[in-house]
Amino acid sequence: MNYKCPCCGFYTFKEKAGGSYDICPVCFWEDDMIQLENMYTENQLVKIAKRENNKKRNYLVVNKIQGKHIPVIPSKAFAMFKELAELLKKEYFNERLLLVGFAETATAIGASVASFLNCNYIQTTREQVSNVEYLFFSETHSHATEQKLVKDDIDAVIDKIDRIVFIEDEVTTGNTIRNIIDILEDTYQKGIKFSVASLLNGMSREAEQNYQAKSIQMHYLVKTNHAEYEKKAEKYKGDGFYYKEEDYKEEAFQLNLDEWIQNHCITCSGYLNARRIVNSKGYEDSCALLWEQIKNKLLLRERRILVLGTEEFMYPALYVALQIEKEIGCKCDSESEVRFHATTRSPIIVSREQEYPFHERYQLKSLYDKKRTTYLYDLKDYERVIVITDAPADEKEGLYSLLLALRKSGNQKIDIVRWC
Ligand SMILES: O=P(O)(O)OC[C@H]1O[C@H](OP(=O)(O)OP(=O)(O)O)[C@H](O)[C@@H]1O
Repeated sequence: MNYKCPCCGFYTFKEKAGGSYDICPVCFWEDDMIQLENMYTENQLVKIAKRENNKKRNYLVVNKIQGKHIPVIPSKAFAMFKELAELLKKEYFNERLLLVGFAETATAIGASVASFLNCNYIQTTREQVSNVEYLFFSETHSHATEQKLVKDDIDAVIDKIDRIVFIEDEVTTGNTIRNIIDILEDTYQKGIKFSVASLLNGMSREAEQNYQAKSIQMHYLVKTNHAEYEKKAEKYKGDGFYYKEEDYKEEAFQLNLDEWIQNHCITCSGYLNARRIVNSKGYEDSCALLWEQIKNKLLLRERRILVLGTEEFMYPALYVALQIEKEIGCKCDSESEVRFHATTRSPIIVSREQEYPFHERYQLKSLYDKKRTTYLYDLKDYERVIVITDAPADEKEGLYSLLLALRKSGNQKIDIVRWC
């Protein structure tokens, strides 16, 4: 009889995991007691969803704690990001690091890890940044393949750092990061050291060997086994609830949208844009200032509060959600009422099967570009919803659709916080 690997869930161990130092032949996890006591597991973190009309990769790896597609408890997300930061702290305590977080899902992870390590941080972006040159690279499997990094900022720090660490929610083939590394090496022609730190790593042994051959170091919390993901995604029926803008008409009749926005929108100062390099301490200080303003202006008395980020703008909203959670004093899952997630460009099917991660999908116009479609999944009704965004104020249609979707899902008390 074989025993389950606590990391990937396959029955690969001859004895029950408990410090044997045996290595799992599927995910290469080593049975070490210290790891066992502190570890996150694939079963605990991962759910598989199905991407809509994506022939290159039909599945999406959804992390249940991270805070992007699924509403999460903010402190749990931060605790997991801290674990990732600890791995890097041990390894690179005497190096000067630049951390790069990948848009859109990994931007809050990247900023949090940078904050724990107190180093410089920049995120990749799919938005426009004025008056800069970019390094373009491609995320070929994705719903939005074009990615960019502000070149002017990399130029400014490239001679002052020892290593670039790419922060990801998950690495599947490792190709996206290889693309940007190739571009950085071509552009700067110098011996930059590279590492990748991700919550999840599903690279094959061959892909890992390619990284090792290029001396790209890999760090992760959980090794994932993608062997069954494609099949698993395929079997979901896609029979969930899909709401489109025409379904929000009833809510639209009840509201004068412009007047509503005027009355429910606050503007906060001190904005820092992490699409440009930021010092993580300065970024955190600016988020703290954002929280102070929100606290003073909104006078929060509710216990069931949702904080929403928008697309690749996530860390400041997650930071504020954490402060609200602390303020309310939520200590454990059953009491905690504060949740965080974000609008996303990812088109994912929704399905009624209970184990499937998404059951309802609200289609929206993007707050950044009304021609772009975005989504919110599994909206519940809360006592209060706080949307925090750095989207331009003149792009109103996205905000209208978000507001109407929130009302459709039973939310009445909604605040919009613009950070600029
Ligand atoms: O190792 P690779 O094969 O290159 O794949 C990894 C990428 O795939 C996922 O992005 P996803 O397409 O889910 O969307 P996102 O980039 O908007 O987060 C993930 O966030 C990584 O960025």
